Amino acid sequence: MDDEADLRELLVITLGRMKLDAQAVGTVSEARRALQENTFDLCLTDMNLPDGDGIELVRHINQHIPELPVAMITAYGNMETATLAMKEGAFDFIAKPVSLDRLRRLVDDGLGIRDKAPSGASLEQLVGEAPSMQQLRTQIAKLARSQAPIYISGESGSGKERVARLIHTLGPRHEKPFIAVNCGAIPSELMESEFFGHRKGSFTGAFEDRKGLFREADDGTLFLDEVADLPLHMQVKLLRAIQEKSIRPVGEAKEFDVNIRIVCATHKDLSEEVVQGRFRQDLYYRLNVIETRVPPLRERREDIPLLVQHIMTRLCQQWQIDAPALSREARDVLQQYSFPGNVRELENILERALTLADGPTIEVRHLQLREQNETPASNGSSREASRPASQPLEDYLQEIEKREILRALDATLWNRTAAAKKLGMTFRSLRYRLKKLGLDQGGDDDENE
Ligand SMILES: Nc1ncnc2c1ncn2[C@@H]1O[C@H](COP(=O)(O)OP(=O)(O)OP(=O)(O)O)[C@@H](O)[C@H]1O
Repeated sequence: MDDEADLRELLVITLGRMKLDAQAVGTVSEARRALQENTFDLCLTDMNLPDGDGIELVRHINQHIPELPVAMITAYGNMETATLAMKEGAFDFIAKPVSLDRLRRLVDDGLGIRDKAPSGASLEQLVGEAPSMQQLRTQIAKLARSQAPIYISGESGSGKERVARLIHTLGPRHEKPFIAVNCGAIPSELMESEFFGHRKGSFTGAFEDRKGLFREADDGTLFLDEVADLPLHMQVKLLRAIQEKSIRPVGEAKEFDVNIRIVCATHKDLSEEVVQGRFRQDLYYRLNVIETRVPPLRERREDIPLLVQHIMTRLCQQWQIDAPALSREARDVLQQYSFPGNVRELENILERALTLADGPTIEVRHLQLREQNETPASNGSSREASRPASQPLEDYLQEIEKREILRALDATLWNRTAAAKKLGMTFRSLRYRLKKLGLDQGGDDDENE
């Protein structure tokens, strides 16, 4: 549907070569009529039409034929229209002059939304029955069909990456790569080459050609985690790559087309970063076409028992052990806890508790919650300092030993030499204790004494 007869004709011929039947019309009202009379698999619309605009048509389709994928043809460089169309439900856009190669990809993507075999992924992988989580699942199902850039906000460990993966695996790109990159973890000077690749010899250390994350994610999804940490010079380059849908590797003269869907996330407040001048506003608008928020765990406490069960089952299967029960007090304490680290923290708590509890029951003391440790008991000593009457001294001491060793290992990222130092013992002595306590994971990775 286009106001320019030439472009319409070109589209019909190209689609015909792709063995697709196409019907072309020149106005919004003709389009509406055609949509009423026939069933289509895909709709392409221009923005400016004699009797209205393409956005109207996108809205109409989204409302009345939501299963029909629709894409917008935009004037070159007009990202506002493209963004608006996607906000209104278009699955993608294509800029004029229409490149035939891009058109083919767009049409393949659009038809794939209906035709691609399901991936077997399921929304149930996002555990949670709180109303906010149910809404999130409904939104994910919708977003999976679109190609629109998505910005996922939410606290650390709340499940942003899990949401991004689901959007990918439930969508038509699920057979293509999902590439996750933590923007805060790449040194600034290497970023351009990490993202866009480089030619061999283009700088010191570039010993061979490198494809770069954008081209690795071609036809798939690129997940930019901690996007607020992108340095400003990379923000400019990312903006360009999104607008042009093409990239140029470092030291390369050619541009390469890329067809990727961008999903990004950060635990920071991105709009605040814009206000503070640390994040470009134009890039913010491109990335944040659709925003979705993952709520922190303390805002959906009803999900804690479900998640505990889900995580315990997974861990016990992994470790091939019978799942211990949680004592009533342990459950209550978890239910009250604030979970600053969200679901990831819950996973860590349960994993540690499984290690600490030898018996069939996980008790409060095995949970080691931060708030508990920070609250000194009234007599001045911490809670963990009193031995439950029913527990033999030997077991109690072993538990403390285990706990302290695990703490030191955690703090040193499991560098056993450093942990031994922290604990004031020799490496050999630590190794002996790890064996004795069943914490030995094999391999003398950091020292050969
Ligand atoms: N609703 C959920 N159901 C099951 N597992 C979950 C859920 N939410 C999060 N998880 C698990 O919790 C852990 C943390 O989730 P994820 O990595 O997605 O969080 P994140 O918000 O991306 O964290 P960060 O901000 O640190 O990157 C992962 O192991 C993930 O699988």
